Amino acid sequence: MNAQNFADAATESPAGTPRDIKMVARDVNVYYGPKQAIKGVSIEIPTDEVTAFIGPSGCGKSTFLRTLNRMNDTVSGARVEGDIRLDGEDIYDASMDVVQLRARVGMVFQKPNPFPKSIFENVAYGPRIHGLAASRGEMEQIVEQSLKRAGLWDEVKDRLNDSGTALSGGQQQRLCIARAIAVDPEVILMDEPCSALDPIATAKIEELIHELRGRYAIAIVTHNMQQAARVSQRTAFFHLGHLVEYGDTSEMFTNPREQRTKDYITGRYG
Ligand SMILES: Nc1ncnc2c1ncn2[C@@H]1O[C@H](COP(=O)(O)OP(=O)(O)OP(=O)(O)O)[C@@H](O)[C@H]1O
Repeated sequence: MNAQNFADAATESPAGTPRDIKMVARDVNVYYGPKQAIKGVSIEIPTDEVTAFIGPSGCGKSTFLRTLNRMNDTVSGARVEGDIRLDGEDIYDASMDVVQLRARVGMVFQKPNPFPKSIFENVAYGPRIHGLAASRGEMEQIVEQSLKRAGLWDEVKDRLNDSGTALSGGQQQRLCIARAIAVDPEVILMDEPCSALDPIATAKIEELIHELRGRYAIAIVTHNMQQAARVSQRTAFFHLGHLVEYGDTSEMFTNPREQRTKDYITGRYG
């Protein structure tokens, strides 16, 4: 795809109206020591849509996702080059407060990882360290609203003091989503959020992603192409560290532009 086509594909909705863009990455390279895991990736993450990152194992999906909230800073030997902006702000600028950034760009991991604390405390922790509630009443409101948005309130409202780790896997993952929501993020990154869940819990998370769409920009890494087709409006196909193709999900699954994309979605490799 040439640069102009890339720009058109990235910034226009199917109806031809310009997309509202939340994050822009330009020419991003990521290295683990001498090994280059991401090679010159440029992409725009729209505000009101879900973007799926797909591609064979080891192609760099998770590595790239983690550049979007500087999670790679925590990996020794990892180095990121290029330009990544959130609402125009350079997230790798020395003046960027990384704790603040990770509240604005929240993350949900493959394996649900609630803190070994109560359900209430799991959700209240972030708002407390960010000073978002002036009183116990306000904190209770934030916790209730976050659990409601994460589709978990009805299941836990009578046992908010029980441990978060005692919930089922699917409930734990929704608790982690509530925890991300509680600090009022602009973007939610999800790294294979359903891979440890059974089909019913997976369906609930997918339903939830539909409900959260529009309120938060969402980027999700998934191995499951059916899931990408179900939950996303935009899909980015990665291969060997390159972004091979990026466009509307329905178009990519029915009429991929690149042979490598076609081979992947038709199951030739992966
Ligand atoms: N902490 C690390 N140290 C060194 N190399 C790493 C590290 N994390 C990932 N890599 C390498 O970077 C490349 C991209 O890995 P990444 O996990 O981003 O791929 P992925 O597409 O998300 O894979 P998967 O679908 O299997 O999770 C791989 O070759 C991987 O071995």
